[in-house]
Order: sequence, then structure tokens, then C-alpha cells
Amino acid sequence: MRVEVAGAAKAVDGAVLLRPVSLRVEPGTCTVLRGPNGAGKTTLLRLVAGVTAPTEGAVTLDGRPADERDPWTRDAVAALLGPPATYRDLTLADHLVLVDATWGRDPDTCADRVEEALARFGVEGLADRFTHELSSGQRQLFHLALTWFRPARLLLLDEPEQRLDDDRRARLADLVRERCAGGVTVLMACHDPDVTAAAADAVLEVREDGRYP
Ligand SMILES: Nc1ncnc2c1ncn2[C@@H]1O[C@H](COP(=O)(O)OP(=O)(O)OP(=O)(O)O)[C@@H](O)[C@H]1O
Repeated sequence: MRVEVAGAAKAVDGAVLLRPVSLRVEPGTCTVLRGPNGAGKTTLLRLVAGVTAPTEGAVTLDGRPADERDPWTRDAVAALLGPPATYRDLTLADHLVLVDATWGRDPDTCADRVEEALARFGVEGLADRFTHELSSGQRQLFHLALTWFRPARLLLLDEPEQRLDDDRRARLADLVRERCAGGVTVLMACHDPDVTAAAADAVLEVREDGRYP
């Protein structure tokens, strides 16, 4: 999926959340958003996810406005922008079973997919835990597994490296590259230079002053 951000900006009640920015991400590539706290990286990801609309400019996905209320956008975009909603009385595996069923996959092969999805992020041994029984890093790995589990043509990740140790950060970068190799477009905010170097085809510095070269 091609992402195009054309002079998109966001202001709410006079507060500037994001100064005008333009960006193009080609299918099967990873672009990392870098910049200081408060520069607008999360806001830009939210615009691309269609969670909120720009107050200036436009954001399109394959030429179509990003809008989470449009089933076409929801079908295409997997986003981890802050902690996802989880159920206190469902195990990690139960959450993935729910996602599997939502996407209409074959129930007979669901257990294998769930095991594989958790193993991808090294949390298969925690399949029967509740989310409140995890460490903060394990919770992040579960959230990533959940995001990876659904089909997507565009993956949006807000600081996916947070709370992960060095080995898990390196693994995350490998998994991003694997997704890109499969044709998925990835846009992520990241503060870690090693993850950025390993995962990014391109880096966009999000500027608080809005001055882009
Ligand atoms: N609902 C809101 N109303 C007003 N201002 C907001 C709102 N949400 C965010 N902001 C402001 O918008 C700016 C951009 O925030 P954003 O979360 O996009 O930054 P960020 O680059 O992701 O920062 P970080 O690296 O700290 O995660 C910040 O100055 C923030 O205080």
C-alpha cells in the first residue's frame, strides 16, 4: 500500500499538534519517524491510521482518504498506537483466537496459528496467562503479536521498541523487515537508533518548527 501525506497538519483549539508535513511511503518499505518528544510523531501516525482527520492537507492510502470509519481502511491497516483494548478474563491465546475468528480463518487450524504468532515474539510460554499477569515488556511483546496477527497491507507502530530488551529490539527489527519483504508497508515512530538502522528504508525527522528541507 502506498501512503501519501500532502502538507498534513493538525491543530486543536489553537494548540498545534503537528506542523505541515509531506511524506510518501512506497509499498513494501519501512519509514521511521524520528524527532523529539512532542514533535507530532504520534499525531502523524493517527492521521495515517485515519483515527483523526488533518486540519490542513491530506492523507491518502493508495489514493483513498485514510478514515478508520471506512471499512476499506480498517481492512488494510494494523496499528499499534498505544495499548490496545484487552479483556481481563481472556488469556493471551484467547485474544488471538478472537482475532482469528474475526478475520474468518479456519477454526481447525487456529491453535497452530496462535502458537506460531506468540512464538514469533517469544511469548508462547505465556499463552495461558492473563494480560495483568505479564511484565511490562512481556505485555508489549503480546501487543505486538496481536498487531502482527491480523492481515494488513499497512502496519503503523508507535515506538514498538519501548520496554523491550536489546535482543527483543533486534528481533523486532527483523520482524519488521520480514513484513516488508512480504509486501507490507511499515510506518513507525522510533527513538532507538539501532532498531532504526536495522529496520528503516527511510527516516523522516518530524520537526517541531515545521521547517523541512
Ligand atoms: N488532544 C490534544 N490537545 C492538545 N494538544 C495535544 C493533544 N494531543 C497531543 N497534543 C500535543 O501535540 C503535540 C504532539 O504530540 P505527539 O504525541 O504527536 O508527539 P510525539 O512526537 O509522538 O511525542 P513523543 O516522542 O513524546 O511520543 C505535543 O505538544 C502534545 O502535547
